[in-house]
Amino acid sequence: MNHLTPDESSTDTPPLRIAVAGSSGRMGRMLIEAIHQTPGMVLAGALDRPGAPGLGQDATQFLGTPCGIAITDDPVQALGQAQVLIDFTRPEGTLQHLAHCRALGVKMVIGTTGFEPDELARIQAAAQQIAIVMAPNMSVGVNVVLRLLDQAARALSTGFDIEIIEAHHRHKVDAPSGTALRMGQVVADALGRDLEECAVYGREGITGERDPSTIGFATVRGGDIVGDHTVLFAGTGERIEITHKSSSRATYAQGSLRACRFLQDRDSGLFDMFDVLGL
Ligand SMILES: NC(=O)C1=CN([C@@H]2O[C@H](COP(=O)(O)OP(=O)(O)OC[C@H]3O[C@@H](n4cnc5c(N)ncnc54)[C@H](OP(=O)(O)O)[C@@H]3O)[C@@H](O)[C@H]2O)C=CC1
Ligand SMILES: O=C(O)C1=N[C@H](C(=O)O)C[C@H](O)C1
Repeated sequence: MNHLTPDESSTDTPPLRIAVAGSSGRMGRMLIEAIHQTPGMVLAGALDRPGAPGLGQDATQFLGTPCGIAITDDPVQALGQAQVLIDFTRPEGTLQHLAHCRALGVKMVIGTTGFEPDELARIQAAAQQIAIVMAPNMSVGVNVVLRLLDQAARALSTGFDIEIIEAHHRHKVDAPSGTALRMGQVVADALGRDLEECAVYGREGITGERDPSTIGFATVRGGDIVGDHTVLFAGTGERIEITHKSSSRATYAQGSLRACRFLQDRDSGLFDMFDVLGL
């Protein structure tokens, strides 16, 4: 069983104590399972929002092996023993948790997407006091793709129309996905374009011919699609598609745990998965 035990001080390196926000969510459960199964890490707190159905239950009960950590809606209780909070919730929840982490000196791994610019500025400000890893996608594969996109966009800077297509499950609440937006940002930066000016989010009616300076986004929602992203470079006589498909949320959880390890040696600063993965 992977929980805080009295004899943990007898090991050479004490386990990394991690709390999880959104404990009953899709990612929350995946993260709790990953922590529970990872040597050198221990679940130190499980947070969910007031009224969440799982409050008071043992956080790993759903795995069949209770860990002695009950899911709570009290951030101070959930964070009291934690070194890092992993947060995959909603922007408003993450910002509330950020304030508690800042006050308590708890580091953060933020996977939540859908922030407004002023909300991102609040995270940046907090990172002057606590170390934070934040990325719209924690998978190794997507972060490698982001690097490939920079290269591809530079090489295909003229004569190619760029469209970003993403597909996710029916429960996703934000669009386009954080990953698609980051892909757009990488491509826009590589081409010296301002994404705010050149992004086109969906089309209908008499749109006129395509403006070659635009970057288009298309969103698909349905079923249990974990997360697919394609960047299409459409030229004359040929087209290139760079695609990433997630078939399991475990990759996001594993990336998040790598981010927790990375934070062990940092006291402040805002980092992303390029920093964590050394890309
Ligand atoms: N960076 C990455 O690699 C990835 C990022 N994500 C992002 O993570 C986030 C969560 O995704 P997912 O797990 O699928 O979502 P879920 O809806 O399954 O889980 C979200 C959890 O957060 C809770 N929550 C909702 N609102 C609040 C709030 N205001 N305060 C505190 N807790 C809240 C939910 O509680 P309740 O159910 O009661 O509403 C739930 O427990 C999304 O933004 C998604 O885009 C997802 C996968 C990978
Ligand atoms: O909500 C999801 O599920 C996902 N969200 C992230 C995003 O918005 O990019 C990452 C991944 O695609 C899954």
